[in-house]
Amino acid sequence: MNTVKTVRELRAAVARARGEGKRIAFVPTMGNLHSGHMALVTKASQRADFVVASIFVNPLQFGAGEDLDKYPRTLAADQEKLLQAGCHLLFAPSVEEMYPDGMAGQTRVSVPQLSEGLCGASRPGHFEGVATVVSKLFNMVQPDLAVFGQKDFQQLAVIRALVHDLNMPIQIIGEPTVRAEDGLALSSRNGFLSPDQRAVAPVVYRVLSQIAEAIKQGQRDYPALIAEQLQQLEAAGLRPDYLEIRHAKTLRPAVNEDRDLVILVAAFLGTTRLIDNLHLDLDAHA
Ligand SMILES: Nc1ncnc2c1ncn2[C@@H]1O[C@H](COP(=O)(O)OP(=O)(O)OP(=O)(O)O)[C@@H](O)[C@H]1O
Ligand SMILES: CC(C)(CO)[C@@H](O)C(=O)[O-]
Ligand code: BAL
Repeated sequence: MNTVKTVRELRAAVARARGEGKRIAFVPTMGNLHSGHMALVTKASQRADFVVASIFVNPLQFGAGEDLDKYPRTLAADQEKLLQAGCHLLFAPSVEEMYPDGMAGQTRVSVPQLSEGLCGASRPGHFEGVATVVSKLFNMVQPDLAVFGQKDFQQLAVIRALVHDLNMPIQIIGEPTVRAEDGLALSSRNGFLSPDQRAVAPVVYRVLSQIAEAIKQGQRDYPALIAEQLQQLEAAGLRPDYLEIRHAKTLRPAVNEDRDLVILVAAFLGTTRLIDNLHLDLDAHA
């Protein structure tokens, strides 16, 4: 596996693969790779002949006071994992390579509606930063397909809309969330948790599962369900940011008639913000 740091080298390597008639898959990440990322690379290698991954901690998607500076950067270990998972090319650019003219005057891509609410409400500008960097990366790599995790459910919806609305000929694949045995969704930010915090963190997925189970049993008083489970989070020592039941495609608040639901949560454990979600298609369980 080759690692390149410039757009010029990236384009040359991808052009060589294209010249050999290869189908190109792309997996964008922020590094500090775990088994969740590896599932994306494995899916990419099943669907394409040449897998490109990127590692870039994108300052444009972090708000003031967020964890940009302390976000874990572990390039050597990440390279080893990507190699094992069947990645062919790693693009690991610097901030200057991605934003050579600085970020203030950078053209932005914004996806209205889907970017509002949920993580968009508590992280203003976050999805504009994501949509902008993903658009740039897509234009640099020009893949046939790209793989993203369902763990970042709203991000996946934003990216699907972006590709559709801007007529990008890229197939977007969403991969199921990889979890620890106790249910906690794998995330680079889990590394910030103390052992005590890590022990209580699975409550996040338990809360989602309990809501899903109640809905499957016919419970339709969503405000009551949410209030009850918010208490569970607080009792476990978390500070909920949001816990919501939404329509899985549009992300608008769910009404009782909706069958395709997603339950989404964000909660702080100390200073670490954990997110998770559970997709519940009632017709699939009928
Ligand atoms: N547990 C997981 N299962 C499947 N995909 C995942 C998982 N965690 C992250 N991903 C996906 O990996 C890609 C890169 O995400 P990122 O590098 O931000 O990892 P992360 O572990 O989610 O880190 P963070 O702590 O920043 O949320 C995204 O498409 C994301 O949805
Ligand atoms: C898609 C992404 C790599 C864009 O910076 C990031 O938001 C992430 O890791 O999910
Ligand atoms: N995994 C989403 C990227 C972020 O939290 O900034």
